Amino acid sequence: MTILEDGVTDNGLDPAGRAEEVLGATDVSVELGGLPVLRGISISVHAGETVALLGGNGSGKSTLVRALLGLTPLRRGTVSMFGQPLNRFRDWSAIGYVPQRSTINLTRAKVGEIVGSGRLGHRPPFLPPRAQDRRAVRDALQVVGLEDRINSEMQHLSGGQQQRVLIARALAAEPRLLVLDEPTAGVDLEHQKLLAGVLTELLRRGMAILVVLHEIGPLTPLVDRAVVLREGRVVHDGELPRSSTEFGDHHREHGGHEVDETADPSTSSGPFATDLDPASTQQSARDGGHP
Ligand SMILES: Nc1ncnc2c1ncn2[C@@H]1O[C@H](COP(=O)(O)OP(=O)(O)OP(=O)(O)O)[C@@H](O)[C@H]1O
Repeated sequence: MTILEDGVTDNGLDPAGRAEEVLGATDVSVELGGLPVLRGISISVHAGETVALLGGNGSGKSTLVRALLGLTPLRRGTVSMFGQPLNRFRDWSAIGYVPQRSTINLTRAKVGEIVGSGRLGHRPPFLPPRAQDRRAVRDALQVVGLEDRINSEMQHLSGGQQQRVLIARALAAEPRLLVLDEPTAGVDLEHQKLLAGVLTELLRRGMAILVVLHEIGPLTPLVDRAVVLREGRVVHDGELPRSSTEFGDHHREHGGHEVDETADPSTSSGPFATDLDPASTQQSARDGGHP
């Protein structure tokens, strides 16, 4: 075993045998419009791991994702990517980001151009796409079942198809960390299952995933750990809540247990542990944890 940069070994584990931390945040606070939106959030994602970010509407999930990617300034706290502070991190081609579809307006752009933009971090500047770039675009479109729409304009695709194009763009970049903000919103069950299969394979190859979800659905077996936000704070970091359809504020309205937000989240049994069906207990798709 060889120890490489940052104490990571050639098998992707640190000298203590843990998977490499690809994303880490400590005590992150963000204000928007002068109001606190994130309050002292700490979170980590390791190679080969899927972390689901859950919480009710307005709990701060998208803001946290944007803060972790350096798209929103921090009021306080630190973020590191692949062991480097965010302000020194340069290898952005290692990150794939699928924002919420509703935040993007790409109506006239063609599918092939959008997915091809995922290759920009790999291509030499000012040169046309190489054979390997075109192949990566075709492969990514095939994965999401849209290879026959490569010349279509986005505006002629359904909402679910547009979402799949954005996922293909992130896949074409062949990232080591994939950040997805509600990737299954508006995507039918068949294509959610397809996405789950793709992500499973990418995880097997050591990619890390941070995914914002409203409904867990077919992605359930992929999720190693769930981080639940409420009002900009982490109220749970651990096993996936066993109710796959209700969490966050909606759950609270229906009598779920409050979590003591001053308690250590690592010792919490989770906000949803009391009224859940034991038969649906989570099993990791990849027994044995990290590669
Ligand atoms: N630019 C902004 N200025 C002021 N407040 C904002 C801004 N953007 C978001 N907020 C507020 O920050 C809070 C968190 O928003 P955010 O979009 O991160 O939540 P979310 O958990 O992703 O919600 P959803 O599930 O509805 O997408 C909300 O109360 C929202 O109104």
